[in-house]
Amino acid sequence: MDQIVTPLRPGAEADRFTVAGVELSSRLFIGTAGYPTQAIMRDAVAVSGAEVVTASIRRVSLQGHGSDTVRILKGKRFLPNTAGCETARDAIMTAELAREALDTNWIKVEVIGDRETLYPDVAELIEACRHLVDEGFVVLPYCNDDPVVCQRLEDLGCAAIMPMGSLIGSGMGVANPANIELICRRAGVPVIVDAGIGTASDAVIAMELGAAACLINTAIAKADDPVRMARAMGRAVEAGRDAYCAGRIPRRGRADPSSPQLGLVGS
Ligand SMILES: CC(=O)[C@@H](O)[C@H](O)COP(=O)(O)O
Repeated sequence: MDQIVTPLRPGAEADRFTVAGVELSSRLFIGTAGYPTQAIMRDAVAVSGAEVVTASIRRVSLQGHGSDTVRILKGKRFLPNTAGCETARDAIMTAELAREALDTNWIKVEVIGDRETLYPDVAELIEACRHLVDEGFVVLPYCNDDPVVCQRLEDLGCAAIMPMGSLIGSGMGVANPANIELICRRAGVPVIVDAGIGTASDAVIAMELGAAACLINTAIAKADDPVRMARAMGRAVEAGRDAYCAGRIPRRGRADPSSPQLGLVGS
């Protein structure tokens, strides 16, 4: 029997995802913190299909390339992050250390302004990003879901912007879909929804709103079965992207029969 092949719309196959000119094979960025074991983390990363993995520079030992996380994720694109930094100065120093130790000029910049909510300190974040862009880093800032802040970060040369879905580790999903949609519509650089994704449907929603990618850690690491959740997240990100590119039908406030109404038996 002939195989049935459903063709994609023309152009769909050309849906490339690039950050700073580098083409990436997956729209899922995955975090490496908080897994029950290193082996589970390694397997979760593998089945997720993610190419970019992020880890905090304070957690990863910077003793050369021998640290466990870096070693077991060999072959992945490493995105060090400045989690835990509270000032521009700390974030800049951490980024410089990471560049030297890990041989990458990519950096996810987090500057936290409030320990309870882990909300970014916008003033310090902008200062850190400006400095790091000037130093030649590829800068991906974790930021508020605020269109003005996102625009400022793009204008100063960030390679992507990473607005929060909701609070880090909260699993609350996309708290402010209208803002995320607006940010995605306006941005001239990739928008990577970062933090708060709780399950696969949250990732689908973020992607359907127009995000170029999602960064997910806690929902995978703390799931009952992290490896299975990692696979679900990889698929969710793809499904959401496909749905976004395919174009959803408009919402209507009335029924519209999907089958023809003519020639009904008995009519
Ligand atoms: C690992 C990392 O970069 C986190 O700081 C990030 O913000 C992920 O958030 P979740 O853990 O909520 O997915």
